[in-house]
Amino acid sequence: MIFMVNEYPQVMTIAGSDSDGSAGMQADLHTFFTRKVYGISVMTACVAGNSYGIHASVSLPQDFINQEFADIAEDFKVKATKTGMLADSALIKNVVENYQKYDFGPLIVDPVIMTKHGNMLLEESAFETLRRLLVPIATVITPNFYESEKLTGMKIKNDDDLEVAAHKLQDMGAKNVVAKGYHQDETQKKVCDFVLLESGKSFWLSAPYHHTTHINGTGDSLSACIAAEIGKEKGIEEAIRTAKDYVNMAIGSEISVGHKFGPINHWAPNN
Ligand SMILES: Nc1ncnc2c1ncn2[C@@H]1O[C@H](COP(=O)(O)OP(=O)(O)OP(=O)(O)O)[C@@H](O)[C@H]1O
Ligand SMILES: Cc1ncc(COP(=O)(O)O)c(N)n1
Repeated sequence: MIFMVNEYPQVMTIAGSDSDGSAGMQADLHTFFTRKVYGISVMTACVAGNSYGIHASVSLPQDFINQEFADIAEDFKVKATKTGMLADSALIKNVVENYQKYDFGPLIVDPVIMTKHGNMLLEESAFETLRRLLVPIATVITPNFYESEKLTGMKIKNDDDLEVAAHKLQDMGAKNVVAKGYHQDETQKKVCDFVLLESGKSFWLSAPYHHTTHINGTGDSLSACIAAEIGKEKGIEEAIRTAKDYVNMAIGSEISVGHKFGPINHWAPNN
């Protein structure tokens, strides 16, 4: 009998756990699994919640996080890494130090500040640390509308402003920017994200607006999918386009989980 050894790229998420499984590290790992990469995780914080909202959160001790990084570096070959919830300034500094100490591949930064239901996942005092330490080392940064405003200090009122914000983020050091567009207006027909690549090339990614309450973890899954594709050695532009299609298909197909705001369907893009 011939025993087959399968190779899957190893991709890492540095993020918070969300107990309801719809967002945070769980959404990243669902995405890694369905994109056929092996998911490795550095857990930074734990959030207790369900489809009604978040009810408590704790950060993990720095020494424990250091040990997670050391154990992963000792044993694995990480091809790409993404960040999610980093909770506070000390944690951002710790993550940046560890990322720079080891070889964990290109870095996709999802600059998580607040959930789409209004819960803060990053202390306000840490915004400056995010700007100063994490944005400059991002291979790709994927801010949502609100995060683009907070990181650039701009008030974004229209598409032109979003383009200016993306250029500002690139000036701050992020190589490639996916500035996600506004999607809180029930009457809108499309959701459009602006992409600015390291080469200077830019374009809009547009998809139909889905009227659904199952949109938890959209941003986590988009950035995780970009990391997965880069881990498979796809080019940055292809990785971003694949991720947008992946998330769009996952939002467009509901699964019955929870009673209020549910997860996207990570299986849908593979059907
Ligand atoms: N209702 C929707 N219909 C279609 N596309 C959507 C919808 N909501 C979000 N998206 C898309 O999902 C992707 C993730 O964007 P989003 O702005 O939701 O990220 P986020 O706010 O960071 O997410 P998270 O809440 O997980 O942190 C984007 O490409 C966005 O256009
Ligand atoms: C640990 C963690 N990280 C990120 C999110 C973003 O979630 P949402 O999709 O609800 O905005 C979350 N709810 N929990």
